[in-house]
Amino acid sequence: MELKEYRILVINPGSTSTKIGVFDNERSIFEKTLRHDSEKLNTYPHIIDQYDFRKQTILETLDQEGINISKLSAVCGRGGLLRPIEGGTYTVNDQMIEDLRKGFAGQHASNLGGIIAFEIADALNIPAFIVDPVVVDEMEEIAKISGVPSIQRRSIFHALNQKAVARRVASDLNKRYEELNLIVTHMGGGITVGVHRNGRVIDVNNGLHGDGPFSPERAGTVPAGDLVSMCYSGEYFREEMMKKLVGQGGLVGYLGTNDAIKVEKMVESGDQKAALIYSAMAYQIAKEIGSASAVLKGKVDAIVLTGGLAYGKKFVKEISSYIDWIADVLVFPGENELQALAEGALRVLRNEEEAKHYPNEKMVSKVF
Ligand SMILES: Nc1ncnc2c1ncn2[C@@H]1O[C@H](COP(=O)(O)OP(=O)(O)OP(=O)(O)O)[C@@H](O)[C@H]1O
Ligand SMILES: CCCC(=O)O
Repeated sequence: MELKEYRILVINPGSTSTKIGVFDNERSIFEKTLRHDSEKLNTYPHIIDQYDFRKQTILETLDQEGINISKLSAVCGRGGLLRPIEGGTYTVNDQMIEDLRKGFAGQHASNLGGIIAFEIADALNIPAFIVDPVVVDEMEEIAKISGVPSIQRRSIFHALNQKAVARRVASDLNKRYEELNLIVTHMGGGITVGVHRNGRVIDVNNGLHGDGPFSPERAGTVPAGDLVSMCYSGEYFREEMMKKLVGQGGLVGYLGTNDAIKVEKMVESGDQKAALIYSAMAYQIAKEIGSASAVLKGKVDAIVLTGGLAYGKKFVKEISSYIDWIADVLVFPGENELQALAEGALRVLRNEEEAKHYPNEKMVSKVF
């Protein structure tokens, strides 16, 4: 039987760019990174205000490339800081749009993904989806306990890429994702280490608001008492403190750049501070992987390293030297988020999976 062909537009808004792709079934026929000038973006007070500008840029690009959007079957965007939900493909609905607009759990460029997907799809009378947004929450109750009753650990991570890479590993190993125990480490601007037990991410560090390893631009876990003292020192505004954690933490804080390629060059030229900081990032990532292996009681089928930093061969070797006794270390540099968005939409269009409804009433999230 001939497979029906679906054409899907996928949209992945990042802090400085919007990545778009057009797929005929699983096959990419067009991909482009639309870079946005920071001066232009800074003219908008809030990320959400960039909506119209980004949407128009996408439509103009498709038009220039001769892609007729009336032939699309669906539009799929990277979803944002929504209410906690389980992984999967979700139909964009009014409640989701409202939460994305107001930034239910904060402001993030990916909040624009679902909104733009919806607006384009609505005008064409076709479905709009989001897949595995950053708030996918499959964490066990025990993992949410922080130590301060009014603070709950939260699941905010690179769910889209982590799940896509995990499925790819499963297929390479001729197993189902649900049969495997994996530790998936996404190492990009932010770094998240996910404990994937039988197809669910039962524990993960919050990669946005401070826990886990430090990253190219984020602080990760810092000594809490010292942080409180800094907050009340009278020297900093709230926004300045937040920036120390996200944006100006990690490599940016110590070395003035979020570019690991530049840091590698500094190390090669004999810069000892750069060598120490870069090694410390590898060390912290390895420690997080070690604690993830404890969550799995040592039953780990593979450790997976992915994201931009995974291109750094020496960096990967350094991390591996701490943890390769736990399980095989598989390396998938970069991210495959556009493909993952297209495949998530396809699973629903082909009725292999039912689109999930947002918000998902099955989610139980207790705060004690
Ligand atoms: N060939 C390379 N060798 C070493 N590091 C690299 C290489 N290519 C990219 N990187 C580094 O990877 C980091 C960016 O990773 P990535 O592109 O996955 O992040 P992002 O998409 O901006 O953020 P996130 O993945 O957190 O959403 C940067 O520090 C960049 O310098
Ligand atoms: C951790 C969520 C994705 C990001 O790094 O912004």
